Amino acid sequence: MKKITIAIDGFSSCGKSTMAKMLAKEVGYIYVDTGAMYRAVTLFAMRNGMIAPNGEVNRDELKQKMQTLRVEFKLNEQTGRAETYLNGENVENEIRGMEVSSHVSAIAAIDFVRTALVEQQQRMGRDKGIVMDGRDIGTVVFPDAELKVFVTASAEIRAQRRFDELKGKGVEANFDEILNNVQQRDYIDSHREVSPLRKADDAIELDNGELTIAQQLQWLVERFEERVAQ
Ligand SMILES: Nc1ncnc2c1ncn2[C@@H]1O[C@H](COP(=O)(O)OP(=O)(O)OP(=O)(O)O)[C@@H](O)[C@H]1O
Ligand SMILES: Nc1ccn([C@@H]2O[C@H](COP(=O)(O)O)[C@@H](O)[C@H]2O)c(=O)n1
Repeated sequence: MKKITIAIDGFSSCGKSTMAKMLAKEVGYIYVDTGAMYRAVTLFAMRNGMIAPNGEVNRDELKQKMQTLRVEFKLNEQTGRAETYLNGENVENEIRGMEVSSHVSAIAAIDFVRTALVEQQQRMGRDKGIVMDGRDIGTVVFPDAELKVFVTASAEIRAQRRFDELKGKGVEANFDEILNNVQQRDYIDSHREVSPLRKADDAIELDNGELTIAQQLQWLVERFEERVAQ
């Protein structure tokens, strides 16, 4: 069967990675979570004092240090899931916290950060057979992807899902803080100058606000089967 490239973009916490991961597993493709890469760069900047208390980023210092920064994914044999490594250290849990979430969109708006990560993402997808999720996959990273999906749901539904997820993990969570973060990231991601979040003209839009996880997977598998048959 021919291998294709699948780009899944959309707003924060709408279920992109859930869909992408499940499809990749179902069809035996590689899955790449590009948000994790921007989060790892953000953690690096935070740890190295490059983000001031007012949120301002020391771009010159980050630019200088970008070459020393290595973001990789490694399979956790126990969970069967890929985890994010920053310069050899497993940072999978740390990059998901609210502190990284509150700075990541500012870091992701920086041109040289995007150039470096997009190059790496394009290398990962060179041989196709990949499902990649993010904000600019269908527009910038793989504009020729055979299947592009743009996922939406209301900010309240998305925040509620994230809130439920954190509660389920026993993590202290505040709904209003999560909603505020989701809305803020959507705004910055959609309004930045470089590669703003937008639906590619040839992407299929999916509002999954009323869908279950099983229903959205079924929808995606059907779209995949249509594309590989073409
Ligand atoms: N259709 C759905 N119904 C209910 N919950 C869902 C659905 N799809 C995903 N979820 C849940 O919503 C939460 C966010 O999903 P996920 O992490 O896949 O979103 P995302 O778009 O990749 O987020 P981010 O942009 O922050 O990386 C998770 O807890 C996931 O299990
Ligand atoms: N292709 C991408 C992916 C992500 N971003 C930025 O990273 C943030 C975190 O992404 P999550 O998918 O983990 O929520 C996101 O809010 C964007 O600012 C990006 O710019 N491009």
